Amino acid sequence: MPVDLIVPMKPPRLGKSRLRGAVDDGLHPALVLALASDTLAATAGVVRRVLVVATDPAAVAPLTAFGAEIVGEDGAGDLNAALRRGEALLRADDPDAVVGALQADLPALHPADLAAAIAEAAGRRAFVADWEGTGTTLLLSAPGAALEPRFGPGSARAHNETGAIALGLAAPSLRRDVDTAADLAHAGELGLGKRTAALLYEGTAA
Ligand SMILES: Nc1nc2c(ncn2[C@@H]2O[C@H](COP(=O)(O)OP(=O)(O)OP(=O)(O)O)[C@@H](O)[C@H]2O)c(=O)[nH]1
Ligand SMILES: C=C(OP(=O)(O)O)C(=O)O
Repeated sequence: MPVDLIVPMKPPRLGKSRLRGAVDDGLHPALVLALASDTLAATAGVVRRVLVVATDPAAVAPLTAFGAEIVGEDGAGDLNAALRRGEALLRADDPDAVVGALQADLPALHPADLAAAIAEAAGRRAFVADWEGTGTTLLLSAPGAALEPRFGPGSARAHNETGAIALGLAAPSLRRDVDTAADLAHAGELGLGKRTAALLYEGTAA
């Protein structure tokens, strides 16, 4: 069953504000792009398509190097509206696919954890809660059915209350989203992808 993913992105210079200060201020946009790059790199071979829905497509253009397609959010104006725009575009091409929303801040993501989550969902609308259990890192639709994204504070509960199955697999690399410097340190213990590692440890883009 093919899976197409939507990855939402604010402009890197504005996004991940809670992470600001983890690196020199001038490197903040590069860090946000590195987190997204490592996330996208781990989707290769696991899903069919990745569509980045961006507030500013030009600002995330480097993500095409990881196989992502990029579209603007077309006035969507908020995260869930941006995800619904991506869903509509993917559905227009394949009405029967499983569509998912993946967060762009999973720099330790391992393809096997993503594949295992998709396997456990087995065609049901399902989600992976973040490490703390309150947020959501991945939401999957049933084939051909609505995604119904409810991202934002307390999204794990909101997804559960709208009937999505909470996936029980361990998948530490898929649960470790990076919102703060402490999260980034924890992702480092799990094993960072090479772009984030290069930025943090060498101050360069990989
Ligand atoms: N396209 C699009 N993406 C969004 C929008 N709002 C949030 N996102 C993205 O969705 C993901 C989760 O959003 P948030 O948890 O609000 O993250 P954030 O705003 O970057 O982080 P903080 O500033 O630290 O709260 C991030 O990758 C954001 O870039 C939006 O209005 N449009
Ligand atoms: C928007 C969310 O993510 P975060 O704020 O953790 O980036 C969420 O978990 O729904």
